[in-house]
Parts: sequence; C-alpha cells; structure tokens
Amino acid sequence: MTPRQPNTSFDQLLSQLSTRLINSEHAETQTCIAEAIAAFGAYVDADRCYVFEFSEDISSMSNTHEWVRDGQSAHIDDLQGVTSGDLPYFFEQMRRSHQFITNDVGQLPANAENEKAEFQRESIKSVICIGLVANNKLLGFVGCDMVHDTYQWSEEDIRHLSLVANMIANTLEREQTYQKLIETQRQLEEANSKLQALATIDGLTGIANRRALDEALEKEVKRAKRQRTGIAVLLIDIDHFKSFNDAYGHLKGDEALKQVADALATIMQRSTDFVARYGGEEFAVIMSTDSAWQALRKANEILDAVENLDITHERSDTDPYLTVSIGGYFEVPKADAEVAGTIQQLLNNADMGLYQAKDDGRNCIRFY
Ligand SMILES: Nc1nc2c(ncn2[C@@H]2O[C@H](COP(=O)(O)OP(=O)(O)OP(=O)(O)O)[C@@H](O)[C@H]2O)c(=O)[nH]1
Repeated sequence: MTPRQPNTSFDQLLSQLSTRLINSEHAETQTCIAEAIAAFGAYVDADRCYVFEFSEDISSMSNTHEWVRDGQSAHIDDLQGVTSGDLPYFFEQMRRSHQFITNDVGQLPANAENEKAEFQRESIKSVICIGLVANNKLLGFVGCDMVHDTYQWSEEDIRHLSLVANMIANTLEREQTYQKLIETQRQLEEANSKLQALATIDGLTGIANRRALDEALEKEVKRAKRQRTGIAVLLIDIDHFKSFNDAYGHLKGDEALKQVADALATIMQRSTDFVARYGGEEFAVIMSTDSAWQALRKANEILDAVENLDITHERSDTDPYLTVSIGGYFEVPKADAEVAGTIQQLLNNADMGLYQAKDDGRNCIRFY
C-alpha cells in the first residue's frame, strides 16, 4: 500500500473530537476515544486500531479500546494484563522512545522473537504504536495494525496518530485526576461519617452519648409538638455503684455498665425509642408514646431486666444483686411550647422522679 496524501478533513474531524472531549462528561469520554480510534483506523485504511493502558510501573498493559474493520477478528479480550516478560522488546521500545513503528514485522530484530510470534498469532504485518504521554508520564499507547499487507507508515500517518495520542493522553490524565478526586471525596465522606459516629457514641457501652441524647431530645420534642403526641423520659441510675467499684474493681464496673446498656437497648427497640448514657452510671431513655402507662410498663421491664442480669453486689444496702432506680416523666408538649424549655422540663422532672426513687429505698420507679 502507498501512503495517502495529507488530509485536511481528518484534521477537522480530530479538532471536533478534541473539542467534544474537552467538554465531555465521564460517560461520553469513552465514546469519544472509541470514535477517535475508529476515525484514524478508517482514515489509514487499517484493520485494527486500539488503545492500551500501562500499569503504574509500566510492567504490564491492558487493551482498553479496540476498533476493528469488518471481517477482522477482535483481540481485546485476550490482551488483558500482558506483561513486560511476555513482550520485552516492545516494552523496552515504548519505555525508551514512546513509540513502536514497524512496516514489516518480518524485519524485526532477533531479540524481538516474542513480539514476532505474537504478531504472527494475530496475522499482523505492520504496526504503529504511539505513546500516550501526559505530564511526562507514559500512560499507554494508541496503535494500528495492518493485517493483509505490509504498509509503509508515512510522516503524515505518524503526525496524525500523534495528534490522536495527545488528545487521548490528556483525556486519560483528566479521567485519572477525576477518579482520584472521586476516591479522595469518598474517603473524606467515610472519615466524616466515622467521626460523626464517634462523636455521638459512648466509647465504653457503644450506645448513644449525651451529645446524641441532646440532639434526639430536640428532634423528639419537635415531633411531639407537630404530631400532638406525648413524650416520656426515663432516667436510670445504678444503685450503690461506688461500692460496686470498690468491691469488685473498676473493670468489673465497666463490664456491668455495658451489660446494663445492652439490656436497655434490647428493651427499647422501636424506631422512636432512644437510649443513651447520660452520665457515669446513669442512662436515659426517650420514648414517643401517648400514655404514661406505657412508659411505666417499659420502666418496669428495665427494672426487671437489670435484676435478671444477676450481677452480684454483696455490698449493696438494697439487694445482693445490681439494681437500678428509675425516675420518669411524661408530657404532651403544647404546640406553642418552647423546645429548649420543654427539654429542660422533661429532664428536670425525670430527675426529680429519680431523686424520689433513691429516697424511697432504690430499685424502684417514681414518676414525677
Ligand atoms: N467502672 C466505672 N465506674 C464509673 C464510671 N463512671 C462513673 N463511675 C462510678 O460511678 C460511681 C457513682 O457514684 P455515686 O454518684 O456516689 O453513686 P452511687 O454509689 O451509685 O450511689 P447511689 O446512686 O446513690 O445509689 C462513682 O464511683 C464513679 O467512679 C465508669 O465509666 N466506669
């Protein structure tokens, strides 16, 4: 075949494709690359035109885009993860000169026997590959095969394929930067949600902490006002916990706190229930409910559940087992009630109930 004459329409086509690529969204980018290699393939009357990307250290390459003339076989599937050990001469040429051009693969030097064998396997007679270089980094290459006859690659062909290569290299670089940005953004979001979770979870017991309780109270009070429903707060305090620590040690004390927290979380499972560690050995429960009786029933369940944990507490003046006292308060907030004031009232009154429960001998429930 003879080299063709300079072709201005190809330049125009490239210029159009490159304008589209510059303004393209991620999805369109791949189509544009496919169109660019198809345009070049058709222009030089090639049998196959393709893009390969190298691994970071240029030790392997994979075929990412392929255009084949009608009737020619596609090779993209069997050209994945090709290593420099498979084609050492080719990799060496690409690394050194960023191109690999041969008019007749039969004339390749003796040390290119692997390459010759591979080209013969694919029935290739002439090959041109131009490196995709962006920011001085070799990202891959764009290439063309002639299958039927050998072909004399012209200066014009090389210039055109270099233009295509330039365009694809810049696009790939932009895509890689975009992917890195997306990945960084994903990592940041993940770190943020972990931080958010850490900031609202009590490290020892794994249930919500005081900060999360404050947020939940605000949300629940607003909802109760909006929906005209009631809201109950229970404050649950472990009895004689100081003497428990003194008798069994701080670690056993920690273990007991975790067991009580687990028991609370097991009982309060509705989506509108909320359990938090309120202070050292004190827990809080928020319930959306229409009746104080329902709140009282839950408080009784909690009292029983803690007793049933059977945590020995020989030094307790109340019971030889770990027990809790519970203070409760129920209210249907008025539609015009001030949120902060309502929250304060819920907590203060539940606290008054707790104070009463302690005063009445502990291991009991008092509603204010
Ligand atoms: N092991 C352990 N102990 C804690 C933790 N936080 C608070 N405490 C202990 O809880 C105890 C609370 O003591 P007090 O406030 O005197 O209450 P109490 O002994 O339970 O007495 P009453 O509530 O009146 O029955 C203190 O000894 C604290 O050290 C914790 O995270 N781990």
